[in-house]
Amino acid sequence: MVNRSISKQTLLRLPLYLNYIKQLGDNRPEHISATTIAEALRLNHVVVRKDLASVSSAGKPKIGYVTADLVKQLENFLGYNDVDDAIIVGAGKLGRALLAYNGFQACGMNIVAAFDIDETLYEEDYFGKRVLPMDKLMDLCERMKVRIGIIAVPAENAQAICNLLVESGILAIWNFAPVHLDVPDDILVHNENLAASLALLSKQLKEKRSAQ
Ligand SMILES: NC(=O)c1ccc[n+]([C@@H]2O[C@H](COP(=O)([O-])OP(=O)(O)OC[C@H]3O[C@@H](n4cnc5c(N)ncnc54)[C@H](O)[C@@H]3O)[C@@H](O)[C@H]2O)c1
Repeated sequence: MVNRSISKQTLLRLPLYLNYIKQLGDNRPEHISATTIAEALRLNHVVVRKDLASVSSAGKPKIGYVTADLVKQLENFLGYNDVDDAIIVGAGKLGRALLAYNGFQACGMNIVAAFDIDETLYEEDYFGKRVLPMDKLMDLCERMKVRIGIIAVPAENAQAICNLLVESGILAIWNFAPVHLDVPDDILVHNENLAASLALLSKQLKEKRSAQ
């Protein structure tokens, strides 16, 4: 029986395992073990074994998993096969970079459009996507049943945008603005902060230097 309630840390590692297996391409072995993945990613093999066991019960001692099956199980578990539509609010430097990235679809998210108050952005296509005026947001979300909203506006405008997204039927918010958002209990918010990752990297670098 596979454990469906897993820790956030495990959830964050699963895409790494999937990426690793996928990037093996034609060199992908028929079977793959937790130890192989752990060694390749320089992780603790006990951790990897436990993580994989929470996704699949098909691992065999000394053999590992059928690689193709494990890929499917990881993709299913991560929801990569159920693609949800998303919109971005704020089509500035960050918003357009997110629009440009075509890897989200493979991770279960299809960005259908961006919205912005800057009229100069409405003329062109950006990477095959349109930037639309704000007064079209609610209608599009309701019509297309969009459930994910990405906030990429300046911090001072983020709460107002968040409120509008909630009013438009958005259930999950990926927030890039450096601000705490007040949302109703049933709305999911994930705050993305590159500075936090950088702080971790800097701290590790400092520790490494002082150990030398
Ligand atoms: N989380 C991170 O690691 C990270 C990284 C980069 C940027 N950011 C944040 O992302 C946000 C955007 O950064 P950027 O560099 O793209 O800024 P930017 O100034 O290039 O873009 C902001 C865009 O938002 C639009 N906008 C402003 N108010 C709006 C409103 N009320 N409704 C709709 N659109 C509105 C502007 O017209 C502009 O196009 C900022 O809050 C920034 O701090 C976060």
